[in-house]
Amino acid sequence: MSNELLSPAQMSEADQLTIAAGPLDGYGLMQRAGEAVATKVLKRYPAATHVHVLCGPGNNGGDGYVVARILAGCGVGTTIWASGTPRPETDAALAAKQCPLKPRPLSGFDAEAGSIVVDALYGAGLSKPLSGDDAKAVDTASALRLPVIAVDLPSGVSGASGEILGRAFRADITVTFARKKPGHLLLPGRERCGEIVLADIGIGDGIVAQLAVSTFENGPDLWLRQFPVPAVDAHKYKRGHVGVFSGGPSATGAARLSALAAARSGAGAVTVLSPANAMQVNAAHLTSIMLRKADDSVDIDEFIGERRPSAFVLGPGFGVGERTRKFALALLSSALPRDTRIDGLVFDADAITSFREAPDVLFEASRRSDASALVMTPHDGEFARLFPGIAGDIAASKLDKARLAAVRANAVIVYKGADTVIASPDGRAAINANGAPWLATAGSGDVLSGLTAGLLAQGMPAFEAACAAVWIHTEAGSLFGPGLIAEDLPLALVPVLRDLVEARTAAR
Ligand SMILES: NC(=O)C1=CN([C@@H]2O[C@H](COP(=O)(O)OP(=O)(O)OC[C@H]3O[C@@H](n4cnc5c(N)ncnc54)[C@H](O)[C@@H]3O)[C@@H](O)[C@H]2O)[C@@H](O)CC1
Ligand SMILES: [K+]
Repeated sequence: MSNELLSPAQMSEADQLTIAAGPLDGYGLMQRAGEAVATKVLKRYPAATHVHVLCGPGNNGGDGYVVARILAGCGVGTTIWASGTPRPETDAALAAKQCPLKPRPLSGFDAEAGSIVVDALYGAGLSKPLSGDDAKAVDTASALRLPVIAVDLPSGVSGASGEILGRAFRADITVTFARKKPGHLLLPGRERCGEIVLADIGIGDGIVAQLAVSTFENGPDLWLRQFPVPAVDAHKYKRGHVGVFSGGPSATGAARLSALAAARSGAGAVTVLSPANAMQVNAAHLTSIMLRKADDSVDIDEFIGERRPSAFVLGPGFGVGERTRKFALALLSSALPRDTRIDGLVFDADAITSFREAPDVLFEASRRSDASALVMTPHDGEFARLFPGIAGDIAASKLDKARLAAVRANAVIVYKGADTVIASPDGRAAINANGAPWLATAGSGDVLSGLTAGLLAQGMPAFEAACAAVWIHTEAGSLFGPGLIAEDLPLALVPVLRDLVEARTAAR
């Protein structure tokens, strides 16, 4: 798999393991890193009049000296601007020595129109905000609108968190090595990377396998094997039955969007569970989706006993308050009839906000629950309501926060946004980067929760179901593009689902 994301510490471990295994040493890895960047520069900017290589004091700068040597050797006009000098006896010092160009001090960095910049100031070793001449170089490159190729990461972007420390380059291309890092996918870092190119520098899959990586880029590689494809003899109830709770008479649309998405995902049956006073409104808008009254926990237990649903969605349009808390706790604690199993619960929106005063009550119930999996899908505001301590931790990245929350809540957390992070209580996490701005529209989250429940109902494990739902949802949004409203989304899922079923069938 090449969808693993390595933290800067893991990347350094991969370097060390590769060096220990031979035949490449640290300098050999640096050569290959520099070659990969120089090749990209030559290919992408064949008409560049001049290349300005900005070299920092560490190994990122070392890569820069290799790039400069190769480009100059190819007859490209090249200038090195150095921020400090590499420590003696390091790979970077050797790379600087092997480079015939005399570096100029970064403080004088200037460039002409038509030239390009190779940013090799800082990569994995960025340890503090960019300042002084480094920050000035960022401003100069930006003011001159020069194309920037970043080595490993745009300097100033944290590889671990995607945060910008002080200032950061806005790269057109970022060439990184072996595997991407979380900072390439998390915002705002992702926006600063431009096109991300992954270069093989000789760190093999076997080396990465030794790192026991638990962070991944979200995509079908991560969950296609568990993606449900109905058997030839599929019966509708074998394909899973999803119950979606509706709000009152003036708030029923969210549940129907969610129900439609659950149905499109392949669940064989979907029932909207409605308060008595909203039955007529719901009935007027439902055709293949079933409708049933659910005013209290007795109604829920009867539904479970009679219809054996496999997943539920609670929250969209449901209202914030005591009734929501009761329903959530009833679902988590319902004494299931023998031979009945609820594969998953999806709590979204109001089901999350309703526990803002007492989140531990929810977390405790989740810990004791028979239901096999709870998935919660908070956006920023909802996340802060349920996990105020974690949300306020300024040292933690979005990835860290989602992971901590998953453990705290004993639930799969889908921490939504343009860089949605999906985290499991077992420590696995995935970052979604096929983001689509078109999804920032009312009701889009309701579709996501229904889609997740639909996949859970078909037996997909919770982490994989949540990852798949997030990816499919964004992919559908991207394919549809401008003009998308949430009503379009259930149908927009179809071509994405078709491709996945074909890929899954082909892989069998
Ligand atoms: N053998 C290896 O370890 C390899 C490393 N590679 C390159 O090496 C990079 C990592 O190298 P390093 O660990 O040396 O780290 P960096 O080169 O990213 O930076 C480390 C140096 O910069 C200083 N520094 C960090 N942030 C600063 C700031 N904001 N202002 C001023 N000084 C700052 C540190 O004190 C340290 O001296 C990778 O990003 C990659 O480009 C590649 O050559 C592949 C092989
Ligand atoms: K860099």
